[in-house]
Amino acid sequence: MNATAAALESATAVTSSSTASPSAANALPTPDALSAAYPVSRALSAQISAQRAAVKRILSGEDSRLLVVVGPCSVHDPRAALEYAERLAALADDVAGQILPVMRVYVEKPRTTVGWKGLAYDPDLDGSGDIARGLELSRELMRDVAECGLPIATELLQPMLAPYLDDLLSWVAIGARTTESQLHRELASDLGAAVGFKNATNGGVQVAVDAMAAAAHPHQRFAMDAGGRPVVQQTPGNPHTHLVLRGGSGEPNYQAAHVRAAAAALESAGQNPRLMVDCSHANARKDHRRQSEVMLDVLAQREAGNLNLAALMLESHLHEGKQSLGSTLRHGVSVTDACIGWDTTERLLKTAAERLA
Ligand SMILES: O=C[C@H](O)[C@H](O)COP(=O)(O)O
Ligand SMILES: C=C(OP(=O)(O)O)C(=O)O
Repeated sequence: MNATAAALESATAVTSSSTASPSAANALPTPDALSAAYPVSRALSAQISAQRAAVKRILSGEDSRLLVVVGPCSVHDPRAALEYAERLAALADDVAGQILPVMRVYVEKPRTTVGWKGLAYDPDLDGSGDIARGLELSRELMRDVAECGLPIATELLQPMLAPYLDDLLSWVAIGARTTESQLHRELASDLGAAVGFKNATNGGVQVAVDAMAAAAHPHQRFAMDAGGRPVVQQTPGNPHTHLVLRGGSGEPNYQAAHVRAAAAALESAGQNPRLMVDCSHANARKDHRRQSEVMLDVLAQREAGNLNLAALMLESHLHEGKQSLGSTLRHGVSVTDACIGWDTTERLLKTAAERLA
């Protein structure tokens, strides 16, 4: 038995012997066991600390580069995600003077009603819900992407999942469907990475401004420790949060007037006015081809002097568009929201770097 299998088997044995023991079929490893199976080396941990600090410097205005969170809407095929990471790592070197790219490695998907919930929940894409395997694949993939030299971004949705992955993350999203949730604000208040709170799906920005205040505060929260025990956790509070404008109710909110209004709301609440524009979702009216238009508009606003526009998000995969689960899957095409393809992504990031130079 190899070290990974042994670590995970002993973790399952611990979980199964507890009083309310789950059957072996549905036991999950503890965060400690998963980290022991997929450890982060000292060098990688130092890289991630430096990348977290770099992200925070951009968001606080100490570094005038543009932060770009870019990558697939969701990861369903780790092999395609790694191929994407290798391309992005090479491009990151080319644009490093002007842009800090952070790769979206999204393993959880919030759904409007029902649908595939991501690699961590259903790695076989067939509803079988092998979460134990999903956690393993998610941690292994994030570690591999970090080993390519890239900082990692993800949305944290299930608070219990965070301790399995949070040491690998340089930027975290709290999504439009959960920004108003106290549990997610408490989770954000415990994270070492910067956190972007998205405006609500109806376009409301104030919930995200409130979320920033709540996350900056220390909390006592229900949590699971690294050994898998339920604990009362005292969080330190996270001062490194910001707003993400993603549009709402089908209407964009990235234009200059929206950005000015959002920055004013942040300033009057005593919060960081530097923000991110998500070029996808309602800002692109759910049409991936419009992401370029949004990005070019934001670059023009920056050129006109609005340095509150510190960051962008793009949904991008190896190939353009999306496909349905159940069909024969094409390599490198999203199975959730439609994405721009790699060629467009490369062109957009190079254009942005030239314009920002
Ligand atoms: O980014 C992804 C989706 O917009 C989000 O997860 C909601 O997806 P759904 O409306 O298809 O469920
Ligand atoms: C689900 C996402 O976004 P939102 O929360 O803005 O819908 C996402 O970025 O994948």
